[in-house]
Amino acid sequence: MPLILISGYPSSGKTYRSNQLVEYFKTKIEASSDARINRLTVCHINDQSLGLSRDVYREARTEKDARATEYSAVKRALGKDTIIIADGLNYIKGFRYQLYCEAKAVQTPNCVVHVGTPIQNCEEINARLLENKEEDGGYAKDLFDNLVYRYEEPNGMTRWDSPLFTVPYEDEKPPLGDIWEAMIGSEGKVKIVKPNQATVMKPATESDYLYELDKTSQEILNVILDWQKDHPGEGGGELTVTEGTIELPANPVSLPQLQRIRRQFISLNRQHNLPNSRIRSSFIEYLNYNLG
Ligand SMILES: Nc1ncnc2c1ncn2[C@@H]1O[C@H](COP(=O)(O)OP(=O)(O)OP(=O)(O)O)[C@@H](O)[C@H]1O
Repeated sequence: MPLILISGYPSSGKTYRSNQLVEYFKTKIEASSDARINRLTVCHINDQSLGLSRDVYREARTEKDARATEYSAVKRALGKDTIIIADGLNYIKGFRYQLYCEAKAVQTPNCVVHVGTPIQNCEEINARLLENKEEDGGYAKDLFDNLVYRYEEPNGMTRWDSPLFTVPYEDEKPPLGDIWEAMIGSEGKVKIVKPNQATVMKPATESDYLYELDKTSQEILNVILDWQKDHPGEGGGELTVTEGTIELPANPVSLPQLQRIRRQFISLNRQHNLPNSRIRSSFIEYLNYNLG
């Protein structure tokens, strides 16, 4: 059921904001007289609840395992009567995209809450947490800097990061009412539906879907490659194709780079039947985001 993905720098207050959301959502559920809302519970998932230490972010392998653990926990909860608050760094746009696909696959609303604490405040909080051994928190300085460097800020213009709610550090609370409205709906207009056979999208087993995914993305790659061949030395620009505009960067994009983006797109979408009419525009959107 609804997925609220929290994202922010290390020590930015993600758990602090998540707790405010949990409290508000629990109160709203209890106060509701609508049976569809009453049966909901709130599921707060974070590294601590999953038994993951902050040091997992030191190495690619341990971080990958940690992400897989979070992914499975969210996926399991998506099938239940829960409002999921996925409280983590969630700093890789590809990872947010994957979770967005999972939410779409069960036709449940999703949003991203960006804890917009400026780096300087995060540094101060982090240093305080490291000093104060009583509080369980804080990253070693080199790890903190590295995670800030790698952070891919959510972009509300993309499907997978929208709707996007950004919470400034000085705000007392996140926009709780707006988030509730986006996830659950307003009185008398409840959005949530229980996933069932009618609403869960079928896994894409049809070979023609995979064929379409493969063919359409390859066609778009060919258009880019042909354009680059015909315009050697020309900087980037906007390349208009059927159903969209590709924004090419100033330097030519290499075939391996394009193929890598294409492979990622296919692997992210193979389990989820995008309507065939959406494949082209979705791939263009994905390309622009990755080339931008
Ligand atoms: N906006 C805020 N107002 C007051 N205190 C805050 C705010 N944001 C964070 N804090 C405080 O900063 C500390 C760290 O916050 P928190 O644990 O929520 O960070 P986090 O982003 O979840 O950290 P991690 O990256 O380790 O998961 C806590 O003591 C919390 O109370």
